[in-house]
Amino acid sequence: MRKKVIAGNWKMNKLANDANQFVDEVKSKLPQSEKVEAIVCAPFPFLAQLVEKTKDTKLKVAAQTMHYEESGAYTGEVSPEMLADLGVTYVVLGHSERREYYNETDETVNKKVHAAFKHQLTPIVCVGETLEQREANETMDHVEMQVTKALEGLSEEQVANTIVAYEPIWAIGTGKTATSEQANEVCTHIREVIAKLTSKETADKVIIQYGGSVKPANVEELLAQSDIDGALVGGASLEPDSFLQLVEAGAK
Ligand SMILES: O=C[C@H](O)COP(=O)(O)O
Repeated sequence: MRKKVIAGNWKMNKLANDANQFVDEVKSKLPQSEKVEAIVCAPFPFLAQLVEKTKDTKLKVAAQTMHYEESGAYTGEVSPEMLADLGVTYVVLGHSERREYYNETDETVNKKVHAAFKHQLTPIVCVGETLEQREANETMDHVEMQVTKALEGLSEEQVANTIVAYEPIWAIGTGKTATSEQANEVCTHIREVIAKLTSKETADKVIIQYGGSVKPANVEELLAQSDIDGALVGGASLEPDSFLQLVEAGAK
């Protein structure tokens, strides 16, 4: 039985004090169940303080991106080793906003996934189609290509430990959620693609999240689907109460 993974992606929001207050408020209220993992994906400046604050709690800390190189002349970038050295355990890779605004490509996502595993970081790899692609019936092919390229060259064990987040771009921050059936259909396809690349046994271990306007009101229905094992949540993860409700839904 796969556990549910609820990741709150704060994107470029909050200041240091807000981040601390958030953790202070949620840490004692998080469900202690092993059925759910709760993660906050925070901006780089807050990672060190959050790792420190979440020690001995169920809350895990993720970065929202990273470079794939070990070190070097990459002004403004953060390396996988820097994240691991801080105690960060997850990293979001290939988010559609990174692909759109910062030239992230399937190739760089693949390099980053390899770099993450090299430093014992668990990658949360985002894939998803635009509205145009959905309307042209290209969703399945597009997502298949993104997943295949992102996982290229990984061992079966690494694939099993990768989290894939399916985020239809048209549903991000728009209030338009994919219906739970639409979301599950694509998540099932992703699992089939992974099974083709590796084996059914490995594909059955992969956590596949849905993301795109997830909120307390729709999370239960999404998590009840056969191939949706969690959520990558933007807006509704910013307030402690709402984040806690999402995590509680994952513990049910
Ligand atoms: O990483 C999270 C996603 O981009 C979803 O954002 P949203 O929940 O605000 O739609």
